[in-house]
Amino acid sequence: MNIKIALAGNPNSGKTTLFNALTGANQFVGNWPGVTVEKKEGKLKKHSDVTITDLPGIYSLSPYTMEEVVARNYLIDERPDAILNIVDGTNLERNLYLTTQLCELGIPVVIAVNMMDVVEKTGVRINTEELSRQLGCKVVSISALKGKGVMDAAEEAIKAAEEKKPVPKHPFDGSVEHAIAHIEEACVHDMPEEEQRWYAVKIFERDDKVMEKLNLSKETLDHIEKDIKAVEEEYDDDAESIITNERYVYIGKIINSVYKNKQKGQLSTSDKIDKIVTNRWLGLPIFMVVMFLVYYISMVTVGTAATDWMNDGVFGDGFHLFGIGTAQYEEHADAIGKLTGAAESAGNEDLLAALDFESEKYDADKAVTSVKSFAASVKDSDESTFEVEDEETLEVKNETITGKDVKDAAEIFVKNEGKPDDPAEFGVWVPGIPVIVGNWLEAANAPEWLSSLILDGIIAGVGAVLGFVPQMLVLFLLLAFLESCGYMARIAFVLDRIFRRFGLSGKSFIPILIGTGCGIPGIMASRTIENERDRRMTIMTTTFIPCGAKVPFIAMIAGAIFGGSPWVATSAYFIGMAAIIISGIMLKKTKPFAGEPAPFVMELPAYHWPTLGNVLRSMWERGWSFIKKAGTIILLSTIVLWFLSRFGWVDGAFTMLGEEEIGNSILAVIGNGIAWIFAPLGWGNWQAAVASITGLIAKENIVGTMGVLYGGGEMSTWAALASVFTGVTGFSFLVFNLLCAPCFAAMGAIRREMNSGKWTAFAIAYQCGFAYVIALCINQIGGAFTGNLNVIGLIVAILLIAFMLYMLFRPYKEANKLTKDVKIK
Ligand SMILES: Nc1nc2c(ncn2[C@@H]2O[C@H](COP(=O)(O)OP(=O)(O)OP(=O)(O)O)[C@@H](O)[C@H]2O)c(=O)[nH]1
Ligand SMILES: [Mg+2]
Repeated sequence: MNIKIALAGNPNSGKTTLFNALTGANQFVGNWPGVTVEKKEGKLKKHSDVTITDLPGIYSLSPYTMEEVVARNYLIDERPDAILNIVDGTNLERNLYLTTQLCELGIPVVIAVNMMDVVEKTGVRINTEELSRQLGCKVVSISALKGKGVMDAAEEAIKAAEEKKPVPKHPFDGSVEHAIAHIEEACVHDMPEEEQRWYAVKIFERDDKVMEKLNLSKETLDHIEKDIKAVEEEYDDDAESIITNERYVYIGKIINSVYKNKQKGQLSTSDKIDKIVTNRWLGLPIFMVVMFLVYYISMVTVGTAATDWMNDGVFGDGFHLFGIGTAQYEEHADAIGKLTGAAESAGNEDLLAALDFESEKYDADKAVTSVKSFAASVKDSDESTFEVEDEETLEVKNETITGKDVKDAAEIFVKNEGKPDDPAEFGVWVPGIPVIVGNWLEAANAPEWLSSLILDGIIAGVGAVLGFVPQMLVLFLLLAFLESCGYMARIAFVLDRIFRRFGLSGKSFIPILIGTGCGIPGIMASRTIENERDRRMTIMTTTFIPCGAKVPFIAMIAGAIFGGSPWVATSAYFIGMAAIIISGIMLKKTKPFAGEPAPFVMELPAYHWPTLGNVLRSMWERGWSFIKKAGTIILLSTIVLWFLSRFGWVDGAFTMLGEEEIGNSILAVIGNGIAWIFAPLGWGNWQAAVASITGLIAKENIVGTMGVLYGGGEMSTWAALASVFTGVTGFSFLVFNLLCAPCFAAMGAIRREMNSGKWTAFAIAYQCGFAYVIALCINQIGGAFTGNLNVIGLIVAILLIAFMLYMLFRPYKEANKLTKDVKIK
């Protein structure tokens, strides 16, 4: 027999954790409500006939948000064989509210009281036997995180499903029961008996969706309306509130007999931490410090080292295994540089000949002897000046060293026995992928176009993207830690005070936060926002924040044009946030977005140490989806790009082009055709225009495209970039690509969530327009300050800013009263 078991419970009660434990799946878990927004199915371990469904968290069966609708429809329409109701033991009273409703569905229910590990630590005792007796269904205490009791809970649920015994109903107050009995009689008596009660209660509450579904006749409605009115008069309250109250009274009674708190009145550790972290004045500064640390660690320190290794080692010439020998080699190479420089400046041809490592006849002993005698011939106070070229920027500088420096260099060279200038001499040298593949292609006598496709197209493009994976993994790891320890939920709370001012809910922070990994789940996470207007606004603005895919090109601009300053990446996040805020304020004052503010309802989960597994899983999930994209979409588009850039017209004939002839390529033609659009932004060259287009396929492509378009020539990509962009135009390029329409996949997500072509078009047009305006202002105003004044451009920029300021500050009538009440007590 096939058994369907649904996991239902309040948000953040641990359903997905339990689901993962029961099915061995790897669903995303986060310590804040609203992580799961769609139902997920899996087979129970060792029971291939038992299907477990993980549902989004719900507070009640009266849906207010989209994911609550998902959960309710599943329970009512698909009717699982049993419900495993996950109850957060640290929040028993609130969680039982849903339980009372689930018990009315006529489906067997088993209750799993979760988080028992935390409950025990706080000195609370929950008497599960008594709870089971009072509710009339099985109660199991578990810790989904620690894996304790999870199988027992599943087995109880299977048993309950097999027995098919629904939970005995708990009675409401006399006159309410009376009215419900009438309703059952009048409206639902032809339904299966166990389903009647839930529908009757819902009709009593005048639930529109249920009334609509049952399609009751006008007569019946009038008839029952009389009963409901009578009860409402008696209680002097509306029907929905009467039922809510009744439930809480019932729960209150249960709690009294099953819940014992030894440390009543004391502040828990979580409360103590919250006193500081969510403090009115300290909350925001703490948040900023934490965020800066996260990006400093991931982008600057650890991240940069790892990225250098990927870019210069794995996807470059190669690297020393475990880094052994690197320092020694660098010292040696530096000494050789100084010796050659000094020899050049002294015109010592013999020494230069002896140090010719390229020569077949290089003789280490002879080189050592020459170096020794040269060192003996200089005086400590001698000075020699020679030219050196910086490998990264190709900048040529004069360097002056003293005779003492020459002697030190000679000592190092002699100590290293005159080894040639070759890293492989100093440790186990692992060649980089391009080197290995290049040798292999050469050995196989591959045709030129194939080598070019593989080396310059695929490996260069995909390598440029994958090079940023280590950096991103570090970032995701830190974010996952903050999420699962509970701090992220506090941020939403702290930010709500601010977000509220510009028309977003603090809950918008969660989509934005998830959006730092990838915009697509970020856009989907907006489903937790009850208010339609807030939700649309969040969908439109979430992708302003730099997602994982935008990190590489931000890092590239920072490195190539701004000398790797950590402020560039940090500023990208602040600009993303500012764009969201400014858009929020401006849009809120337009008709489609005006309206009453929605109430903020979010519980703050208790802090806890995340498990390593959860943190790693979340890091891996985000990282892997990035790598997968690099392997598919990006691979495909680099091939297309390679073709477009390596083929074109020379003297009217269509042929394959050499690296230097890229200006004749098909891509150049396309880029040239549209580059004028971007001229006011300061980067009207075809390469940058093309990179922005390929960025729409996937933002990672911007780096790959730049690598193909600027790399491969005399200069490194970065050096080429530094020569094309100034600080101002580079920043304008960065901001435009940060804020303009996201990748096609994310546009698809916007379409799905907006559920309207018109809104989708509006969102994308708004994003592109906004990006264009901001980038234009940056370029024109920045240009005016750096000696590139363009009078017309400056006037346009000032007018645009004036318009935005007007939109920001124009007065408008704001409803400042909540007209809808908070539904959760
Ligand atoms: N200490 C402790 N933490 C737990 C336990 N079970 C789950 N958690 C944590 O509670 C948080 C929420 O877990 P999820 O499984 O995402 O909760 P959910 O019910 O699926 O939440 P939504 O999808 O938002 O409805 C995570 O940080 C879990 O690590 C438990 O037994 N003990
Ligand atoms: Mg979940």
